[in-house]
Amino acid sequence: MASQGPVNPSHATFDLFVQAQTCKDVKHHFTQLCRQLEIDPEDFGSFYAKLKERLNYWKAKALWTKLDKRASHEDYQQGKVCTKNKCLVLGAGPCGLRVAIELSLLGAQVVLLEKRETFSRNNVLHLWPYTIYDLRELGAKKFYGKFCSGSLDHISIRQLQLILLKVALLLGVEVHTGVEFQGLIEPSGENGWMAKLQPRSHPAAAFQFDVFISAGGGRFVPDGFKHKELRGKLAIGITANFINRHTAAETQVEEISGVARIYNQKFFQELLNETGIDLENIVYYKDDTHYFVMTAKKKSLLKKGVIKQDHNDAEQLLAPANVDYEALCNYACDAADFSTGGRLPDLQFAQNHAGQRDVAMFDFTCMHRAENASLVKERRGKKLLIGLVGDCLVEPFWPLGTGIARGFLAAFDAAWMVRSWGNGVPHLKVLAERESLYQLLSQTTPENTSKKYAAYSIDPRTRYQRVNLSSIQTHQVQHLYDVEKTHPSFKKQKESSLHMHSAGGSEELLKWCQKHTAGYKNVNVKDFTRSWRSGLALCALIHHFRPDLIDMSSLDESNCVHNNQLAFSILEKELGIPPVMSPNSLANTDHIDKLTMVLYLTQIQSGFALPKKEPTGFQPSSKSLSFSRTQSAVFFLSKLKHNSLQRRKVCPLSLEFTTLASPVSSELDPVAEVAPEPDTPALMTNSEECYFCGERVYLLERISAEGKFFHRTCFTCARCNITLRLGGYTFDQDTGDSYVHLSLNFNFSCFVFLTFFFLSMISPQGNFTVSYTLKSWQMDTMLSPLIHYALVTQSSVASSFWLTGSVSAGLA
Ligand SMILES: NC(=O)C1=CN([C@@H]2O[C@H](COP(=O)(O)OP(=O)(O)OC[C@H]3O[C@@H](n4cnc5c(N)ncnc54)[C@H](OP(=O)(O)O)[C@@H]3O)[C@@H](O)[C@H]2O)C=CC1
Repeated sequence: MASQGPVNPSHATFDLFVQAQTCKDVKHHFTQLCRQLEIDPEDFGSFYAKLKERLNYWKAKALWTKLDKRASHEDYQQGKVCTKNKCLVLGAGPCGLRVAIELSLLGAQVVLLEKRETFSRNNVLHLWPYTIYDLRELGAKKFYGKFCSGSLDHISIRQLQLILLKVALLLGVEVHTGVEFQGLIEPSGENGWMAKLQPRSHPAAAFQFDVFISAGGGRFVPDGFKHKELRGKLAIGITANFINRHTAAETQVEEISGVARIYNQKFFQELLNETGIDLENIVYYKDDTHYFVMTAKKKSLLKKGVIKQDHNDAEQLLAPANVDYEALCNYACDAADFSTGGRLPDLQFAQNHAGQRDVAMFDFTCMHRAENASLVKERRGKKLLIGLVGDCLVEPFWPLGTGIARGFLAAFDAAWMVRSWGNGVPHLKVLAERESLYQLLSQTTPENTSKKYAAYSIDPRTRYQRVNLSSIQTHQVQHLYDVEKTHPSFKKQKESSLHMHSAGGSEELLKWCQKHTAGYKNVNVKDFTRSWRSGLALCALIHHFRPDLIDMSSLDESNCVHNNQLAFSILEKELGIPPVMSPNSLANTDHIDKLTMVLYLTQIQSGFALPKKEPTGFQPSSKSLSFSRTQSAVFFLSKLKHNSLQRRKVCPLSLEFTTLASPVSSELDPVAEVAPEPDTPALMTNSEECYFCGERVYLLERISAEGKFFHRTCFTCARCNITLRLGGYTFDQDTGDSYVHLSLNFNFSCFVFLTFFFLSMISPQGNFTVSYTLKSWQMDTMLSPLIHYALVTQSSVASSFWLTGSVSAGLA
């Protein structure tokens, strides 16, 4: 019987478009389809509607139903939020395409640039459940029938790009491949922001935009952004792709969703014994290819001749000239063969974009993340909102499979930012919200994000379980607003930062206080100390800005403690600014600390400087309209935390501690995970209560350690009760997280260290293990030097005793 293909040419073209397996074919069939249906793809505003109307084909209808459902979400306000916005997206990786889709659903004109002509990445990405749901709802199954069938939770980058490219095109995104973005061109004459492109004559070079989203991948840092390095223990990743012929034998081979040394020592020992290959972990996924990713140990790579010369510097170590490509292919092939029990009959490498065997070795020792996720530039009165997404924002550690899930979360967050921009939210507020969300990103796991996948949208509150859109305040993102020096707002910005940081600033602050308390009875602000004692000046400030909150006529100048208490409570409740001292101290202390008052008043000034009302269309929850209770604590603590992490960066040992102390949810070896993100705020629970006595602790009298606040006097050793010094304590997990002091154990620590040192001298290959049964607090205290030493020589030993909590003994 003759096949019953579609008779309508546009239907046939649509089928070809849906099935196309290369970027070139997708674009070709799309152009063809537009021609046949006589729709201009550049007519982005009505493109999708016209397509639906003119392509009356049952196969297409199922797809329209899905896309219509997504487009009807209230966040997009019927595609009208961003109709005035023009967005340039850089990079057609999964994250660039995903954000482009969202921006077009918001009604913006979206132009996407990609320097590659082809989608050639075989590597397979792990998908969190929400990403699977998200992609299904975009019609992934229609484009790729095998998408996450059964229990599969992964997809090759190439297939993912193809799916997203098709959706993006259907929604009116203008996609240009083979064009390189070389920088921004500032507005001049009548022109707004434009891009410098290669080739220069490319039509997209004429595109003027007010939003620029960079999804340019790992090491691409757009002008104005800074990347931080996260340096961990040396971790060498190897990826390899083998041809999948989809035979019955291949189908039966089980995937390895992640096996790590710590969970299956036997497997890795056998691998080492039989092949000389020494790995920390390995993953095997089946997709278009047989994909393997593994973390290999340097020693075995040297032994097997993959790395020619040893170097301490990871860059030198993995430089192409120092890698034997043939040996690398054999190494990857043997590891793949062993881990699949030799059941993949003919392991033949797939080809990469350069036509070579698809095997690669990477350095995960140092990964990058951007210091901030957003910026606003303003030149000649024209503002440009810039956002980062994907690897460009945070480089993931691939074997942990967080990349695409966090990549999509950031894409949604970026779209939410553009939505606020389109809604006319003031630029500093847009930036502050984006940076508040960015703080959450690196902590996200499938467990701590919402399980209501159907409710996921670009609104962060549908995805993150605990979200505070104003954890970063506008005055904290002033530096992310880059305006030309002659512009009046630059002067204002400068003044305000001077005001914040210089001695002259306190004069400005004083003037501000005087101005806004002038005329109030019994209030005469002359300084930052005595003038505030009665509490009336504080109450007057509040009354000036929010007369509804305080009744000045009911206050009595002599009732200082009451007045202070009232002002403190209102400021805390309404602006989220916790008091810096007790009402009694302010009323009765002989010497009021000037700096503390400057700090407190600066926060009050910033709090009142924020707009009271949200522009139309922007409807954050009532929670996000006011400051969070712990906002100021966040500010302080994140600084403390940041400083301590800066120190960790210098000391790889501490970095290792942090990593191992907080196990990741992945099945993979936590030793390979990077350190917690430097800007991650510490847990803020009860930050205003003393951890030990439960009483309120004010800024002046408090100290903090391990993310907890307490009175100086309460910080005593749980064993001998002596007062502890910061840096001279350790944490005793066994006795309910109490603190104990360090010095008791110093001698024993030296003893352990020397034993280890001695054993390593007589067995330089490290074929020994050492046994002391230690409590975890003792390990914290005593084994630091030992671990430091072991990390340099014996990484696996170090990692295993952290995880088991004891070390076993003797020479092997
Ligand atoms: N090989 C692998 O396995 C890789 C996996 N990933 C994974 O993909 C996911 C998301 O990646 P994503 O953030 O979208 O980044 P991607 O690296 O997938 O995509 C970025 C794209 O932008 C292109 N690009 C970079 N600079 C420019 C420029 N100046 N002009 C035009 N195009 C440019 C890149 O080309 P080019 O690459 O040629 O620079 C690349 O095609 C993550 O999960 C990540 O882990 C990402 C990268 C590699």
